[in-house]
Amino acid sequence: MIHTKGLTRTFRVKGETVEAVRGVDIDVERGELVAFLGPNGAGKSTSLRMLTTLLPPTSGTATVVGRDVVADPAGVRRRIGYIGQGNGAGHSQRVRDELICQGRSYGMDRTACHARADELLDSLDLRSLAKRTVSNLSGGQRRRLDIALGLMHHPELLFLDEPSTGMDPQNRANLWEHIQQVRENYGTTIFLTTHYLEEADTMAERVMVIDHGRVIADDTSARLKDDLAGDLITITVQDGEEAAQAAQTAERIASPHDVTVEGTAVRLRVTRGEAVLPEYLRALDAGGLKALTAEVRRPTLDDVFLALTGRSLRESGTAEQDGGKA
Ligand SMILES: Nc1ncnc2c1ncn2[C@@H]1O[C@H](COP(=O)(O)OP(=O)(O)OP(=O)(O)O)[C@@H](O)[C@H]1O
Repeated sequence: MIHTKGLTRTFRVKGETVEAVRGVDIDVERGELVAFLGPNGAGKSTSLRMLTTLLPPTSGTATVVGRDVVADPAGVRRRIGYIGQGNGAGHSQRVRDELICQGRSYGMDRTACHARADELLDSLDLRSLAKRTVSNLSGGQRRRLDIALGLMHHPELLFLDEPSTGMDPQNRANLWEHIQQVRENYGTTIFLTTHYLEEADTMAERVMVIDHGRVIADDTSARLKDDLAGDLITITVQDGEEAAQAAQTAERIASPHDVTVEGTAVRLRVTRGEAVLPEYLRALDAGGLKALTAEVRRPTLDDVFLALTGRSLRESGTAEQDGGKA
């Protein structure tokens, strides 16, 4: 569905070269739902704009639904749906008419447009809003209409740029239900960008992480977490001296990815934390150290990003899990 090789885009800004996307290789197969995740300025939108033919690459190649983005941009556009950021505000058309207009602009005949509009009104829960003026819709309703508009011409592949940014958690959950349903009903391949770690984690089956214009990780969320981050064990002890000893014990028994001491707390990253923790507690006990508290936490995608880059995605200017765009 999407195949890129060395996809690159640079910009000249005030005599300086900005390397927005640096040699990205992407392979997405039919039916996949992929989340493209990264901090502000990582290169997500630029990549998406190249894949949707809105921006020519500086170098490299990209084939989207079997068509080359440079040699056959019209062929790509006919086969994809693209839902960009933000709403085109101020539409005075009614919802159903807007859908029909969109279909007509893709060359669909009148009958096909009416049938498709009705089908999408039902599947995106817009039926009761069919006669409403677009400019009067709520943010969540408008986003569902955007998706319906993007699907009018039966695209095999749908690109969504930050589909849920700025929505409250309830509307986001609702939007996701609809995205999943689109996938089930139409088998559409979906490639979306998001800032929301939690969302990428739970909703997408595959996560591609981009940073400074390069893809730095690409796998299922579960595998990324197991392979790159590991479980986080935190114990607390009486004082700093004991914490230093407890850290040494950890290094000895658990072959952790890393051990840190902060005040009376010792943190270590390990694979299979639930098995390591009892062993660690026994080793501490044998050394005359008593843990006051102990916990194991499964890693998050932010831990993965931290392991890969030494930075937190949130500190890199990314929105909080349930907040708005930073
Ligand atoms: N038209 C442009 N002219 C100059 N620089 C640009 C242009 N578009 C993007 N950039 C730069 O390219 C880099 C990547 O930007 P891009 O918008 O692709 O990032 P992003 O990951 O989508 O970020 P965000 O999450 O903030 O939307 C940034 O440094 C940005 O400033």
